Amino acid sequence: MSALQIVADRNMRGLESIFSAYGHIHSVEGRQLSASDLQDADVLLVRSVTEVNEQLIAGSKLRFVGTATSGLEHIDQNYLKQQGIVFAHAQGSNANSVVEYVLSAIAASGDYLDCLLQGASLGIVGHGHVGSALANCARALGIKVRVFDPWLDDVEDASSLEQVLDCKVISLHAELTRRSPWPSFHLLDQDRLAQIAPDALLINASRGGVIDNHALLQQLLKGQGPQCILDVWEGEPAINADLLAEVSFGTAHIAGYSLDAKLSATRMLAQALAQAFELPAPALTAGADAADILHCPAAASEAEQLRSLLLGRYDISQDDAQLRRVTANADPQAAAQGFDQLRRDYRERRELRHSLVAAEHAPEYFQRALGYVLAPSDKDVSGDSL
Ligand SMILES: NC(=O)C1=CN([C@@H]2O[C@H](COP(=O)(O)OP(=O)(O)OC[C@H]3O[C@@H](n4cnc5c(N)ncnc54)[C@H](O)[C@@H]3O)[C@@H](O)[C@H]2O)C=CC1
Ligand SMILES: O=C(O)C(=O)[C@H](O)COP(=O)(O)O
Repeated sequence: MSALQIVADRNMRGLESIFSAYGHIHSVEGRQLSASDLQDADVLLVRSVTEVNEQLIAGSKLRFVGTATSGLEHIDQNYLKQQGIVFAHAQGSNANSVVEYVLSAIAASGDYLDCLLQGASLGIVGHGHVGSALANCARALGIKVRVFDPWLDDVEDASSLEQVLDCKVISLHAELTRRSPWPSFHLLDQDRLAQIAPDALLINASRGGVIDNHALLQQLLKGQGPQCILDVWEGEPAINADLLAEVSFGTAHIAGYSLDAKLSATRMLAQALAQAFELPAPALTAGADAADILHCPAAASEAEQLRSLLLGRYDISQDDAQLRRVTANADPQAAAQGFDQLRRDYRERRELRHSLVAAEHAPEYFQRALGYVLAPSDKDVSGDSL
């Protein structure tokens, strides 16, 4: 078979190292990708910023489309099916990255982590890859969980939306859909937002449109809470500066942006491509070195110990400060460019899961919940060498 012509978003991590074995790669800016880029393409690889529909791909000879994302609302899957184009996604690749973002965000917000560990409930909307991973991790930390996902049967801790909105911390992980009978678009509208207690913490790392951003801003401007952490915004990359000013942490849609997650997404697409074209599978480990060891000293309480572990690996205040910096005093166009630039140039953030952690004082259930590997303590190492 002759080499495949692969058109890909240039912001896909590991693109060259993982895909060059399969053909010629033409990398392009995802937001600017147009039909003229696809004239000779067999394969198209995108991220969430490229709408893949009839307008983009009609008349092309594409045989495979892959998106390195979990959210799929930018893909017209019916059209791809009609055209006989194989479609692949990367659902699950970034679930743990989002889980760690959410837990760290909670840990960085006043005493919410302490409240959860002392019996307050975590409400989760959406029980897909991210929502279920968050629920499992929270339960393993001893946190009470309530879950709302009306599309699914047999969800552990299934609750009504009202019960979830009554929780101390609420985290949104629904896909963005307008499908009846349970659309998630503007699921949190003015009325639903008003049901949330003023002292609750609301986190959105799903899609901006799951919350009516205008209604949220009006409520926050009235000083009626809740405390908010937004990773996703209506109208990205042009975000509402007034809303950013009202939230406690705001980030540039990077919850799923750990290096581990990005490489895993690229590998998942390569595996699907190899299967579709009957080519050799990609190397499963291609991509990253092991993360640096995380040193986590003993702390006064379990909550403090957990906070220090979570923030030691990922501190949301850094991403929040960068978003405020690139948008401060910027005209809307420059602010939108700044938002995209933060995403494009995102640092190599590593996950706690699978990384070596020197935290001999942390309770064992932290390790089981978060999936890190306990590094041998200095004591063990010196003992071994005797
Ligand atoms: N901020 C970020 O960096 C990231 C954002 N995402 C977003 O988070 C979403 C969830 O990710 P995954 O769990 O991997 O997707 P998924 O497709 O596995 O799960 C989505 C879940 O949402 C549920 N859902 C749909 N409508 C709902 C409604 N009205 N109320 C409650 N639940 C509803 C579905 O039944 C499904 O279980 C993605 O669709 C994507 O938009 C995902 C990864 C990273
Ligand atoms: O997987 C998703 O869905 C996401 O939102 C990811 O963070 C992907 O973001 P993009 O880099 O594709 O915009």
